[in-house]
Amino acid sequence: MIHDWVDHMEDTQQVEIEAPEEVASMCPLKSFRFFRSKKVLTGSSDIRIGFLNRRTPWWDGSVIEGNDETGMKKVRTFRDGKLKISGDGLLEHDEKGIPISGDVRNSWAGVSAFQILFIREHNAVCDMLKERYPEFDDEQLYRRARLVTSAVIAKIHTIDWTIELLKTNTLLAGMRINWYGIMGKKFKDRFGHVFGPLLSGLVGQKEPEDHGVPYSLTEEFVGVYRMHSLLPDKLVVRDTTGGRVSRQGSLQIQEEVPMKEMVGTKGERRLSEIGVERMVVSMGHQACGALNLYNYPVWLRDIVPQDTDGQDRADLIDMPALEIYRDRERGVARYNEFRRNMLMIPISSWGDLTDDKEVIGALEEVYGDDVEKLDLLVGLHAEKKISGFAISETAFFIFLLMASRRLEADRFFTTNFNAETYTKEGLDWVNTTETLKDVIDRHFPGMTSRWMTSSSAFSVWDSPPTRPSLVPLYLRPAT
Ligand code: HEM
Repeated sequence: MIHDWVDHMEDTQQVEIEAPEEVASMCPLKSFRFFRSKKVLTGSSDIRIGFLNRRTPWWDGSVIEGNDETGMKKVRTFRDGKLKISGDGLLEHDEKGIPISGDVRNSWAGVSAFQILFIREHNAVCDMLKERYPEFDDEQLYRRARLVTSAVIAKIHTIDWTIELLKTNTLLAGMRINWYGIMGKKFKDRFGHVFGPLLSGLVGQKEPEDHGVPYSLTEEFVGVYRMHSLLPDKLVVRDTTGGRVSRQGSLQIQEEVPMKEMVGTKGERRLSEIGVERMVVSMGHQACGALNLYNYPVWLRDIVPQDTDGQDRADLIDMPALEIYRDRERGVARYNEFRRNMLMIPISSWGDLTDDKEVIGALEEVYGDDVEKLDLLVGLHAEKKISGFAISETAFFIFLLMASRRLEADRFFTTNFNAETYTKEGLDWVNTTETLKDVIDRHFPGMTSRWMTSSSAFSVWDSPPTRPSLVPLYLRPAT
């Protein structure tokens, strides 16, 4: 999603961060150079300085479809509306080994696997539409397939991924209400979008709603999406040749590949050895990292960043240090101020943030007893979590606000979410695709029935399915 939504433009001027002497011996890079974020005048008297995004912030599938004219042309075959994919089912690559895809910067093989899956989805939509509308030319097929695929991505993110990330009854109800409304899917399928957003959901409203502020993804949103701690240290590659189903136990481990080998062009070569099927099954069997302090991947402390065209840069960076710098540079409020801005109660001592004595000791060492200095990223990772939540409550408010805004501000999810724009069959495609599992089943038949016991493809695949509840969703306890 980050590859779909946001990447700040940079200035031409480089700056350098140097580790203070007392900690330098613990830093893989004693100093590193990088480009400042590009500042622009907003023209507003409230907030004078702003920053520009080089990806489109809309939920428009730009991660596979491209962000601009050149990028969009590069990924198209210009035949039957389809996008490029290589004969062996992987992404195509240019002569430098850089993938041909909607977004290639700072990527890794896991993102490529998802890009492959959704390129297949786009192309499958083209096949379906061509059969139904033989008179459609390449452009007509392409435009509709792009809309349908983007809507499938947005829907999966809303009603499958987010509820796995925030695994509570309240969120399950909330996210489904965002898409389908309080009356639910059956009602909406039957009667369409009637009686406003509460009853029928944000998707399909008559008009976009931007609450008087032009749509953008805010700096606060970028701040809370800094989730590099989700990344593991190694990718655990599973052996999918043995024919053992996951119900009989976890799949054998074949290899553990350090994540550094899975990024950039090296990662692309690794992916072609592993193969996309084994990659998807392996990722399915591996839990992501927790968004806690002391869990930031060490391998990100000296990584090679890339230019916008996916080429490696000469200067390595220390990601966690740079992330703190970025939030400060862009004027994102520190943790306590951020909470006040969200009308949340600020902390007055470290004990309000966490019970973990080790963490409190470390915070005191860095910030003394000045809780106002606490950086947002550190606070989000240190905060005790609500049971079932992978992210902090502070991050959650921004998450929820922007999740709704992405849908309700976009004409393709409101005014134009109709058969005239998507075609009837395109709209049916979106309406009948509910989960990532549905998309995997379409393009890798037999994969989930063989390897997945969990209910959602975003759970660890060999975990037990969610037990069905006889209690209707809205009557379940508000966990
Ligand atoms: C192997 C995987 C990943 C690599 C190599 C990677 C690398 C990077 C790099 C080099 C940057 C730019 C840093 C800068 O100049 O400020 C960045 C930005 C960012 N990344 Fe990652 N990242 C990865 C995965 C993730 C994941 C899993 C998430 C969240 C779920 C994430 C969220 C972000 C965000 C929010 C930004 C800031 C974007 C901006 O400032 O415009 N990244 N990442």
